[in-house]
Amino acid sequence: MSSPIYVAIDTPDLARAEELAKACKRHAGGLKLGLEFFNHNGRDGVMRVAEHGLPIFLDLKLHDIPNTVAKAIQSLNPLTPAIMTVHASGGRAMMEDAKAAAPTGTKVVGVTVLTSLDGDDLKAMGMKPDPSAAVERLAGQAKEAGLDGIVCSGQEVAVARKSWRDGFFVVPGIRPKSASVGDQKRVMTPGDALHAGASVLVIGRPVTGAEDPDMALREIAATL
Ligand SMILES: O=C(O)c1cc(=O)[nH]c(=O)n1[C@@H]1O[C@H](COP(=O)(O)O)[C@@H](O)[C@H]1O
Repeated sequence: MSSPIYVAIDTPDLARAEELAKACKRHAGGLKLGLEFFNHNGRDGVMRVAEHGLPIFLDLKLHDIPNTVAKAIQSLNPLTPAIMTVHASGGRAMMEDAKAAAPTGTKVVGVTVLTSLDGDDLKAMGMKPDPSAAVERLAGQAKEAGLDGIVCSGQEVAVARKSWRDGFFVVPGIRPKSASVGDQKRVMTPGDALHAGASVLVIGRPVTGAEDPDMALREIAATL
């Protein structure tokens, strides 16, 4: 069975991204490329990393009016990523059009509440200080819109999966026990997040910041 771990290759440096792709190739299930990489290297860069053979999660977190998001997705279709992201707070119509615009085999998932936010942050934005309730509400909208699943923290995934049994749950904010949390606020260990119902674990710095990323991946995999 392939690994549930997607390694977040967060770097603008194509050579470094390829080095990480090679290092992670045997023990990761896929690679995630986000805005930091894409803004610097564009579609050609994504294709170069994809040549290393792992499925690509292209995480651009699109958030705009439905027409703009749909056209942006169509522009990326030649890349046929395994997974793409839009912000669920862009609304149901936007999510419907995003899914309709994506290639058949691409999973489109809705980012609910960023794992870097906690209740106090939500309150400061004028929302109820309860990330779980917000995730549940946005997950319901994503499901109704026909998306494949959502992005949420490990702390919400069990509840969200209860009402979306066959949903695809992408879980970042993953930290092995000894790892530094950094800018993440809603975190969970890899084993706990998988046990709670994650389909995919997104792990960046605990792997890419290690002296030996492949060893770090294997150590994490051993805890699953
Ligand atoms: O969509 C994501 O992947 C994402 C959503 C979210 O709520 N939180 C989050 O951290 N991510 C991404 O997951 C990765 C986490 O990286 P590390 O904190 O280094 O493990 C980054 O590439 C983030 O962009």
